[in-house]
Amino acid sequence: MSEGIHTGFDEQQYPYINKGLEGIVAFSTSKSFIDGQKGELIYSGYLIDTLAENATFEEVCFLLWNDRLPNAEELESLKKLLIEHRSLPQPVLDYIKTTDKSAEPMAVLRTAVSMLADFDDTHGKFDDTLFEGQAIDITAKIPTIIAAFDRARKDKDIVAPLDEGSTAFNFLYMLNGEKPGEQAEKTMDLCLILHAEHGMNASTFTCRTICATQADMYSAVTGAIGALKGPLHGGANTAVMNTLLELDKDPDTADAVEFTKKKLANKEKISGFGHRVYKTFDPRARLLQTMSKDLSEETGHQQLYEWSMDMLNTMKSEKDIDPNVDFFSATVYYSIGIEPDLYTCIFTMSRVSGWTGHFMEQAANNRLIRPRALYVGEKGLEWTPVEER
Ligand SMILES: CC(=O)SCCNC(=O)CCNC(=O)[C@H](O)C(C)(C)COP(=O)(O)OP(=O)(O)OC[C@H]1O[C@@H](n2cnc3c(N)ncnc32)[C@H](O)[C@@H]1OP(=O)(O)O
Ligand SMILES: O=C([O-])CC(=O)C(=O)O
Repeated sequence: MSEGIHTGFDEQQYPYINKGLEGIVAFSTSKSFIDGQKGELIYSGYLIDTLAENATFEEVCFLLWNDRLPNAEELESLKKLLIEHRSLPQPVLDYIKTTDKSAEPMAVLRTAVSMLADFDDTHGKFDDTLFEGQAIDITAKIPTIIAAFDRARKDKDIVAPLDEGSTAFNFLYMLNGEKPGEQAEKTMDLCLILHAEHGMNASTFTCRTICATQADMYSAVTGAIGALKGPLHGGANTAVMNTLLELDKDPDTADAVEFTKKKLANKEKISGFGHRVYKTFDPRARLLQTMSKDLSEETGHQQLYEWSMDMLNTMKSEKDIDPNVDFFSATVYYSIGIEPDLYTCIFTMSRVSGWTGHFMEQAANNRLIRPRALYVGEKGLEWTPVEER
């Protein structure tokens, strides 16, 4: 930190300042409802468990963009459009092939999504008749960007998207170069459903703030990707896996209980636990926990699941803190063979549906988002020429 940087204010002296905007209601939305005490999540009227059991990711996209489920014809039409928009413009592919192979996947994704605006027919024009088409374009292309970069950095040929199949199926095909089995597709689709929408989280707030200036949807999604990348938000899933892999370096002596206690004693945060809204088990984490347990057993990664449970029980007994969505998604992705540093990109692949739904909602009832800050600096200083400082 630079010398002299302002690090905060006296919270006793200024009780009206809400650091972190906790509990502030700044928008109305029909996209999702969260009951943080009960551990309940609803997307546009439907309980997350109902959607997990019955929906496909494409149906959830339609739901978040239109506040209702599609009929059969509308769903077919959306799937067709998503397929038609999968291919990347050549300059975006060229960027992916030539960027630094050690770049962070989320950084590459952020840059590539930003570039897409230049090649969209509408150039991201701020016009409510164009928003759904722009949302389809971005949602369709994000999986192609992620898979292309992962292959390019491994010196593998980039696999062109299929002109059939679900988002989940096509993504796994482009990533691995072979068509996935039914179970892998189902697992991926369920993960996409579970991560699609979550109220006024930091990345959605970012998206709405950018939308409120009447900038374009590509800018809003680019900004939201930047917000999701951080380890306090979507980046936590990669951090969880890195923790488990650290334990796995020496499995015979690894002790996840002691590891967790030590971190807590050092006042360190444990990734994958805690939440601003949920004060109980995140309902998405419950669904992911079941998947993680089953998949870990099937793929011989039981030890990772057992360490996860040791961490979970220790966090509960020591701090009464429950896991969030990022905790068990890590082992689910690991069990289906996905590289840990891609996990937040996969979160993005799904959350883009919620972001763009919120963009449309914000644009339909817009006001510039512009809070205030308390000035705590000095005033009236005399100017000192640079050579005299
Ligand atoms: C998709 C998502 O974004 S889900 C969240 C993903 N993020 C993570 O998993 C990162 C780890 N978790 C955290 O950092 C936090 O729980 C957050 C950022 C998610 C929520 O933060 P906030 O609502 O601001 O809570 P805050 O950080 O003030 O924590 C409140 C108290 O709980 C403790 N706490 C919260 N989360 C954790 C954690 N993961 N590990 C240890 N202690 C924690 C804090 O230390 C603090 O304790 P104190 O009052 O004794 O100082
Ligand atoms: O709601 C939040 O603050 C974080 C979260 O769980 C999400 O974005 O899915």
